[in-house]
Amino acid sequence: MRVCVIGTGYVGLVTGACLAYIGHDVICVDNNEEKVKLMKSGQSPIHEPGLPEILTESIRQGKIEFTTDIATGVKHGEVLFIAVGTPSLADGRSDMRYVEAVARSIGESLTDGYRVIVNKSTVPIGSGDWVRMIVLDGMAGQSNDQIEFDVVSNPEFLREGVAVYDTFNPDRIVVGSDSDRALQLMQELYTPIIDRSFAENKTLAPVPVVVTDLNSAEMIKYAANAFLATKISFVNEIANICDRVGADVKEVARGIGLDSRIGSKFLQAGIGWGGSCFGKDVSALIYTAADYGYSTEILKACVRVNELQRILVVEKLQQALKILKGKTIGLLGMTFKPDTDDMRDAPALTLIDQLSRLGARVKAYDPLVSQSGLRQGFSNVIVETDLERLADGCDAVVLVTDWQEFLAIDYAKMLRLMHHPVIIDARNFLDGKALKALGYQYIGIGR
Ligand SMILES: NC(=O)c1ccc[n+]([C@@H]2O[C@H](COP(=O)([O-])OP(=O)(O)OC[C@H]3O[C@@H](n4cnc5c(N)ncnc54)[C@H](O)[C@@H]3O)[C@@H](O)[C@H]2O)c1
Ligand SMILES: O=c1ccn([C@@H]2O[C@H](COP(=O)(O)OP(=O)(O)O[C@H]3O[C@H](CO)[C@@H](O)[C@H](O)[C@H]3O)[C@@H](O)[C@H]2O)c(=O)[nH]1
Repeated sequence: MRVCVIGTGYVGLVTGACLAYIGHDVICVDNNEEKVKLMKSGQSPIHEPGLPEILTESIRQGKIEFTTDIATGVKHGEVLFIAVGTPSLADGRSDMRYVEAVARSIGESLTDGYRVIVNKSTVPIGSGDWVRMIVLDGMAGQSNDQIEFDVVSNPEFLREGVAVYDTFNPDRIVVGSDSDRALQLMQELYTPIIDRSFAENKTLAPVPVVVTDLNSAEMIKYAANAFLATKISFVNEIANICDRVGADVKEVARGIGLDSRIGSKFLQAGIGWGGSCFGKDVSALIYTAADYGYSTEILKACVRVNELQRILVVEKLQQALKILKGKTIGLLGMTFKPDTDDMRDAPALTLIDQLSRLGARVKAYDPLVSQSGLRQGFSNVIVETDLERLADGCDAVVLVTDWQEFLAIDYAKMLRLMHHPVIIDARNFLDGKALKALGYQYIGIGR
């Protein structure tokens, strides 16, 4: 099938590349010229394991092209994905200006035939009908009887760092629409994924497809993220009780996670959740509920617990070192999770901000973040290029991101370079016993 994906970020580029890889003819559109230039040369502008390989192969097969010209993409695609960002506004609502601009441009570019316009971006409930209206608005002045389209909600559930795997091995595909014609095209589009042709385990049952109305599909996306974020805030709250009563939250998580009604995933206590989605999507859901006169008590608590969890790490540093003014703190990891270069709403940013406010000197090391990669104006952290430079003179080190390679650090050598032997394991990731044996004051979360 002919597909157009508009917006080539973590979602759009992975979606476009994976659809090309399974045989569709894809044009990806982005208004960022630098990105398009890079992708045309076969390079990925984002770090996502497996993406460069499928991108190279799809380009080699002539299955994927890149352009800044939306009209070219719209003319090409039977299915048009909108995959631009929907970041939070200051009050928590979603900023829909990028979706609006794209929907209008689609309307202006439609010339003939039938199109399925797919909301892949996470958009507030009711956006399907709103997008339909904007597209019609964009079409104003055209002779419309040659043009037909339907709007479909097809929310995305991929996780950064494993986005390609998740795209080929989804737990479910959700499609919201009231048009049989659109649903049939969506079914055809995803058949190679539904039938597990590209799955890691090809013997699994077909991927469940949830066909529903537009509003429910949009709500499913928010409810999924809100539930996952709440599960993490819940286990963090349990960790904080563990800290006080002398229990180990890792043991507790194992013990409750074996109950199949609870499940063992997303029970890792630590510094709390970050990233581009949980914070913005939970806020947007809180805002939507308020718009309809409902106050979301659990969701507000989920956000509050997460804010406190980040501060808790600063409090643990204060307990260990007393005055932080003039102390040097080293951060192991900066991205919001491992295997990504994404720093959006990363807990490390809160730590840098809080610690520097308290007069500490903050250094950091991350396998994928450089000083020049930090957003402008973020000058109160020194990004070191290696671990020795990070450890040198530190009064404490905080493990912020659970990068696999941090398990292999020579912690004895690190200790010799440090000023004080304090290590805060903000992900409960390291071997506390071994570190204590080396002479560290090891401090985890809820253990
Ligand atoms: N990042 C994730 O893990 C994830 C997972 C599921 C859903 N989502 C949702 O998917 C959407 C996209 O998220 P993302 O992380 O990929 O965003 P992103 O910021 O990484 O990418 C958005 C892209 O859209 C481009 N763009 C903006 N306006 C444009 C326009 N008018 N025309 C063409 N291109 C334009 C930008 O240049 C950018 O490359 C969001 O709604 C997000 O909530 C994200
Ligand atoms: O037990 C856990 C699991 C995760 N995290 C943290 O939670 C955040 C989010 O992690 P994860 O969900 O793996 O990453 P994302 O890439 O943000 O993916 C989430 O957000 C996406 C965007 O909406 C959705 O598509 C995914 O389904 C959803 O998992 C990260 O900071 C993790 O460190 C924990 O603290 N404890």
